[in-house]
Amino acid sequence: MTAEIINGKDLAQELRIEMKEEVSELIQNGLTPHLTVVLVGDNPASRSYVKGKEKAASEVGITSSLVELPDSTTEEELFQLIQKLNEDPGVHGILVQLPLPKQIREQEVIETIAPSKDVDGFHPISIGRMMTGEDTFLPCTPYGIITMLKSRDIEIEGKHAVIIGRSNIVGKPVGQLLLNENATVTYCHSRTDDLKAYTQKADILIAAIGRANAITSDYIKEGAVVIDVGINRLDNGKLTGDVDFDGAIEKASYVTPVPKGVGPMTIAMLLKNTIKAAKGLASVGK
Ligand SMILES: Nc1nc(=O)c2c([nH]1)NC[C@@H]1CN(c3ccc(C(=O)N[C@@H](CCC(=O)O)C(=O)O)cc3)C=[N+]21
Repeated sequence: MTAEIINGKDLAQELRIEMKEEVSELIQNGLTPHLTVVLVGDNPASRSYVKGKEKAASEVGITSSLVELPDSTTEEELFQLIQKLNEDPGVHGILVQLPLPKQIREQEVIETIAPSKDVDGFHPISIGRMMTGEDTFLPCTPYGIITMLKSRDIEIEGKHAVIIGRSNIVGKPVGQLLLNENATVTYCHSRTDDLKAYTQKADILIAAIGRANAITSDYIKEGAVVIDVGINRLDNGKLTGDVDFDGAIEKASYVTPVPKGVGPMTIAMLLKNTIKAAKGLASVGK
């Protein structure tokens, strides 16, 4: 079998065209969605992601601002900034770029963001609402993955989805969203004994490990849908995923590439969430 490639870059582009329409209507009604991104410290990878987010936002008519803070920022200073943004009616979405410098507790920061502005979907209130299937901000990478599957009418209901990785931002929530779509979900991780025994049974395989090309074709069931969430920078500067793409393409029915796969979809979903925040739609304050 030769897999079809789900190009996230092209799909994200299509979604941005749709969103641009919607945003221009909002603007005509006097509402310009605004995203504020907070970047603490000087991590070059973070800086490049943030640039991508600003560019995508401006493409759809969402305004954005970037608050840059030094590496030495204290937790208290960051809390105060977030509280100010929480109270600012001109700011609809707040994104604090992760990872944060080690003197700052990430979970405390996430919990300081008003749930009504939590466009990352990382606040415990957002996570709880996702678990119970309520309307809320969905975390962008898992939301992007589900959108990619739906774009190709890939059946999720009744399928066995195997997730490799259990991070709070990808592995855990993508399993929850697949469960919400009636998949049977198995979580694997670094301590899983005999990983291959699980992945070979996956109809939908989600690789979010963080190790370049770790998932070779022998991990993949014939005809499986393989979603590669890895972003690994090689010594030669090239970006590669967690999946050995050339091997996967021979065996899977669908694969997502890296780059041009899940990454651009993550940003597109951030824009969707920002529009939702501007419209005040997530069930907040109830
Ligand atoms: N609060 C927070 N929210 C995030 O959503 C968040 C974060 N922190 N910290 C870092 C990760 C990483 N992330 C990416 C988004 C897009 C691409 C992306 O578009 N990648 C391009 C390639 C870009 C390149 O060439 O460097 C692609 O895969 O084709 C990658 C990575 C969002 N993150």
